[in-house]
This record gives sequence, structure tokens and C-alpha cells, in this order.
Amino acid sequence: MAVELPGTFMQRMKDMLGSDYEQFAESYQETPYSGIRANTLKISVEALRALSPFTLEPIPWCPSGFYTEAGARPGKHPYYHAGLYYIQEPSAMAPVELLGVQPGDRVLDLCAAPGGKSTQIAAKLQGEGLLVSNDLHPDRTKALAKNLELYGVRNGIVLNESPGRIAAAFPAFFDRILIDAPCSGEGMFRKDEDMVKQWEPETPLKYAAMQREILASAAEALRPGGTLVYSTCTFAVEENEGMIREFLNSHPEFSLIPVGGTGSFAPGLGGLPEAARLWPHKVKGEGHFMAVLRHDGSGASAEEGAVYPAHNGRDKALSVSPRNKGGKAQASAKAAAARADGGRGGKPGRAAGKSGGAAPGRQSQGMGEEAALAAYAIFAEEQLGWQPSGYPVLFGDHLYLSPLPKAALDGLKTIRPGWYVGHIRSGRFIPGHPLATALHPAESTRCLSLSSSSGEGVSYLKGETLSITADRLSVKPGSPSKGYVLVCIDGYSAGWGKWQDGMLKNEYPAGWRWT
Ligand SMILES: C[S@@+](CC[C@H](N)C(=O)[O-])C[C@H]1O[C@@H](n2cnc3c(N)ncnc32)[C@H](O)[C@@H]1O
Repeated sequence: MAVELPGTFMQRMKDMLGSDYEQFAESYQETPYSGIRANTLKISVEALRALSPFTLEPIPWCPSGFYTEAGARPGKHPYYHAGLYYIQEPSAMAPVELLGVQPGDRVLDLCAAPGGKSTQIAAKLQGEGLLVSNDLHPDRTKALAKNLELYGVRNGIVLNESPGRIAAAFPAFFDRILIDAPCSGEGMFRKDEDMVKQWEPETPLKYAAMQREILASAAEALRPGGTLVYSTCTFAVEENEGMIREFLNSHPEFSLIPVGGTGSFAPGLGGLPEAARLWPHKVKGEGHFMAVLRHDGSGASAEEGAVYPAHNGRDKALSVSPRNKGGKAQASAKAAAARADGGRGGKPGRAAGKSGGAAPGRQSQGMGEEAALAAYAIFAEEQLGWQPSGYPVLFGDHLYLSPLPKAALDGLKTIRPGWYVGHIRSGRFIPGHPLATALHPAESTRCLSLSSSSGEGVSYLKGETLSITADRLSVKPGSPSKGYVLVCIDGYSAGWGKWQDGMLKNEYPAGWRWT
């Protein structure tokens, strides 16, 4: 590799690896591996394999993950814009596989940007339950929100908060928490030269201080009996086994679930074989560390109280009506309940971004909330033929469907309170791009499928107006051809168009276009 690795780092690795060191050092001459992960919210693994223009080789630790061949440019294919896969470093797909997410779970991804692992969690939730994706750095939450929208996530909330404030707002609430910790990034040296340039011998200790705080907050937000996965992409023991050992000493209610030494996962170092390592000289991927921690179930969980509807996509409840999805998706956060029952004040949060983003707290400018929701309901009936579930949250003229009541997010910096469905303009409802990306063709009254290979798909993604004859539209019986059309690429939703008299006006957002 072009960048020389720091001598202090290499000496430490020599001490750590002993006879394996030579092999480890040689692995830096290899080209790093690349991968994609099927978005099973939109396409099955089998269907992606059949459709893929790239040669795909399975990644052993992730059933929906594949290595892509050198020279493949998956980011430059219309399927990427249709959200059929996420481009992700292969080892980075491992932590979520160990989190054990089930549909209906309440999951917190504490250090989530740009959203690789959050999108993986969302796929496992299959639209049921709750995903809260958080990142401390405001700039990074923009990419996080965009990736969740591209992926078609309906039950996700994006926060820009400190882990401590999240724990205070949601004590003993989440079934599963992922900490993909900020770290010294030594495991990424082969892939990212900037990590090498930023590294100094003291870097691991600097990150260890942050990791300690994040772990302590996560322990408070986890419900009794819940599961916490801690991962890093570094080799430093003080950020890995050392951090976990320290956490176990101060949190005796947690124990390690053994994952090291199984399948592709090497055992942890320093007398912690239950933890897992992915070594770049042993697997086809970069360096990673993972520990799975289970709470023993002692202590009180969040009070039963506020209930939110699971986003299974076809719930009729649009108003704030309690709905229990199989018991599990029953949100019983003490905080959510307390705040839903009267609130505790605090600074208003804020939402941002191109697909919505008026400041929460502002009421609808043009019309009252009731009228705005009525306009949306009319749109949903006409355009979708069904009413998606979720708590309606109106920020200015922008409407979201949230998996939690609005009051549950009071005082938290909220980038996205839920699924952005659109905004009100002059008394009419205008559908948002994230509404389209999360829809399946059968969920829209009017659809048009463009081919990824004919050039039409790319023309649409470039924002061009297309000439489309009426017979090419797929329209549900009894509906007119004129109006909003869900535009798909080879049958997978990509955005909106507006059809009239043989012309498709392009509604693909400027900031998302193919360049
Ligand atoms: C390893 S990256 C996360 C990658 C992400 N999980 C993914 O799969 O795309 C770590 C993230 O932690 C964020 N971060 C740093 N300090 C944090 C803190 N104290 N609390 C929450 N997030 C933090 C960084 O902004 C960064 O985006």
C-alpha cells in the first residue's frame, strides 16, 4: 500500500500476533474486499442474485451479503438508486448478524452514520417494531437519513443526540442496542489511508474514553434481559477486550454470549475468547472486533404505558390509536409514557433535510392539523388505496408517520421523526420521495416500470421528462391514468412521476439525481 504504516503500530501488532505477524503484514499488500448487501425490504436475496449484473460471491457471516468483483461499480447502477442493495465493507456486515434482531423489536443504533448497520437492522425488522438511529455529529446524520430513505425504511427515527440524553429519555426501553463505536480505525488502514494519517500512538486511549461513556449510557437504555452488541474496526486491545472487561466489572448484570471461535470469528484476545475478531489475514475482509453482551433480566423495565402501532405497512390506524402488535411491539417506555401523558418540557427538537424538515413545534402554516391530515388521507386513499400506519407528526407543513408518539421525542434533536410521507401545499398533499422509495408496486394505484438497461431508467434518474403511452402504465381498476405514478426500475420503486397525456413529468428529487 502507498501509505507507510506507523512503526509503533506495527511493533504492537508484532507483540500481539507473534507467529501470525508475518501473514498479517503481508495482508496489507492485498486489495481490500468490497461488498453489497441485499435490501430485503425491497428484494429477496435470491431475486437479487438472479438479477445482479455483477458476479456475487456469498460472505460467510452475512446471508444477505456478497463480495463484488474488482472493477464492479455497484454505486453506478440503476439498482443502487432503486435501493436494492447497500454497498458495505464485508466485515462491517458481521455485528448486526450477532444482534439477533427480530421483527417487532425496539432497536437502538447509537453510533449509526452513515447507516450501513442501521439499514441492515431495518431489513431484519421488516417494517415491524422500532429503529432509532442516532449519531452525535450533525453533518453525518444527513447521510444517515438519506440512506434510510433510499433503503425504504418506514419505522425509523433519526436522532442527533448524545447517548446520555437518549438513555435519560428512554431508560430500560430498547430490546437491542448496537454500539458501532467511534474508534482508532486500525482495522481500516488497508482500505482508508486517512485513518493511517490520523493515527497516533495515543489515539486508542482517546477513543477508549468515549467508548466507556457510550457503553455506560447504552446499559441504561437497554431493557432487562436485552442484548447489546459492541463493535469496533480497530485492533487495539484497550478499545476492544479491555473495554469489555472493564464494562463487565462495573456492570455485573451483564455477561458475554460466546461468539468467538465460531465460524469465521476468531476468539477475542487477553483471556476473553467469548468476544470475536475478524482478522484481515484470516478472512476476506478488514479487521473488526465484536462482543455480544446479554443483560441478566434483573431490575425494572420501562413502565407499560404508551403504545405505538408496528409499521407493518397496512395498518388502518392513522390517528394516535393504541395498537399492540403481538405484544412485542408494545412500546412501554417510561419516558415515552410519561411524556406522552403530559410531557416534561425541554428544548424543542429539530428536523432537517431536503425531504422535509421544518422545525418541529411550528404548526401547519396553510391549514390546521386536522385539515392537513384530511388532505393526506384523501391522497392515500386515491394514490395508495390504503392508509399506512404510524403516528402522524406534522412539522410545519411536512408530514411524517412515526413509530412513536410525537411527545416521546420532545426535547430530543430529531432529524427524522419517522417515515416522511409528504407536505401540504395550497391545501393539497404532495407526496415525498421517501414515501415512494418505501412502496412496493402493488401498494400504489398507478405504476410504471422502466428498464434498467434500455436507457429509460437512467433518463428518469437524471431527472428527464419521458414520453410514455397510457398503455404502459399499470393502473388499478376504477382509477384514472392521470396523476402521480410510482416509477420503478425493473419493478422496484425509485420515485414519483406525474403522468398526463402521454408525458411523464419527472418528480425525482434534484439532490438524488444520477450524475
Ligand atoms: C464507526 S462509525 C459508525 C458507522 C455506522 N455504524 C455504519 O455502519 O455506517 C462511528 C460513528 O460514531 C459517531 N460518534 C462519535 N462519537 C459519538 C458519540 N459519543 N455518540 C454517538 N455517536 C458518536 C461518529 O460520528 C461516527 O459516525
